[in-house]
Amino acid sequence: MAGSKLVLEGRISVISFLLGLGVILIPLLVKFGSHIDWIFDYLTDVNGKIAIAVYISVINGFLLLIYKGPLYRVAVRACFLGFTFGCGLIISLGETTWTQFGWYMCSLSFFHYSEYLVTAIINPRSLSLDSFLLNHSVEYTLAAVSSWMEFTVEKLLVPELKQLNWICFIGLLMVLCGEGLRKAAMLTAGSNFNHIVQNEKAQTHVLVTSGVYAFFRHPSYVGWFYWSIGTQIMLFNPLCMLAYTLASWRFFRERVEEEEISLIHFFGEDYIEYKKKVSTGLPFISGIRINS
Ligand SMILES: C[S@@+](CC[C@H](N)C(=O)[O-])C[C@H]1O[C@@H](n2cnc3c(N)ncnc32)[C@H](O)[C@@H]1O
Repeated sequence: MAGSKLVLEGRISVISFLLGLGVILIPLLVKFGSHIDWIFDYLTDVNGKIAIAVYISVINGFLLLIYKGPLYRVAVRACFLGFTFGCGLIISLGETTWTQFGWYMCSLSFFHYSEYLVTAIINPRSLSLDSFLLNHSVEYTLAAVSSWMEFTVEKLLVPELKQLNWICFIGLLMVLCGEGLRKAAMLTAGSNFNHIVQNEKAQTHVLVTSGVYAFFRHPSYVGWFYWSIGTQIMLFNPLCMLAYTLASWRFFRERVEEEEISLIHFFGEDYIEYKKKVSTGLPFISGIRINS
C-alpha cells in the first residue's frame, strides 16, 4: 500500500517506460540538416524513421539482456507504452495537422501504463501482465482499431473534418478529467480495488465510501466511461463517438449490476445504505434493484 516500497515489477516498469519515452530526446540531440524545420518532420523523414527504429531496437536489446522471462515481459510492454507516449508528444508538439492524433497516442499509452503502475502501488498482490489492460477484450481491441481506421479514412477523404477545433479541446478535457477521476478512485480504494471483480470477500476487503466514493458509487467506471468517449471527441470521430457511448454504457450497466450483487453479499446492510445515499455516477444506470 501507499508508503511502502514499489515492488520490483513496478520499478522495472518505470525504468522501461522512461527508456521508451527517451525517444523524444533524439530529435533534440541529432541534427539531420537544415531541411528539418519542425519536430514532426523528424517522424516523416527517412533518417528520422531510421533513428527511431535504431533507438527502439537498441533499447529492446538492452532490456532483453538485463531482464529475463516475466520481468522482460513487463519491461517490453512498459517500454512500448513509453515509446508510444513519446511519439505522441513529438507529433503533438510538431507543426502538423495530426496534432489530435498525437494527443490520442499520449492518452491511450498513459492510460494503459498508469493502470499497471497504480496497481503496483495499491494492490501488488493482484499485479500481473493483465494489469496493463492491453488485452482487455476482443471488443476493446476492435473498438481501438475502428477508431484508428475512422480517423485515417476521414482524414484522407474529408480533411477539413479533422481540423483542430474547440470540440477536440472538449475531448482532451474529458480525457484528462476521466483519467484523473479513475486514478483518484484507484488510489482511494487501495487494496480493495481489483481489475477483476471479486466474487469472494477477502478478509481485508472493506467498504470504501470516502473521497471520490462519497460522490459516486463507481468513480473509476465514471472516469473510464468519459475518458473513452473523450478520446473519440478528441479525434472528432462521429461514428466512434456514438458507438463508444453506446458500447461503454451497455458494458458498465452490466458490470455495475454484477459487481453490486457481490458487494451486497459482502457488506449487506452497509452497502444498501450506501447505495441509497450515493448514485452510481453513470448516466441512466442505477445499479442492482433491491426488492424491499
Ligand atoms: C474494477 S474495481 C471498480 C470499483 C468501483 N466499481 C469503481 O468504479 O470505482 C472492482 C472491485 O472493486 C470492489 N469495489 C467496488 N466498489 C467498492 C467499494 N465501494 N468499496 C470496496 N470495494 C469496492 C469490487 O468488489 C470489485 O472487486
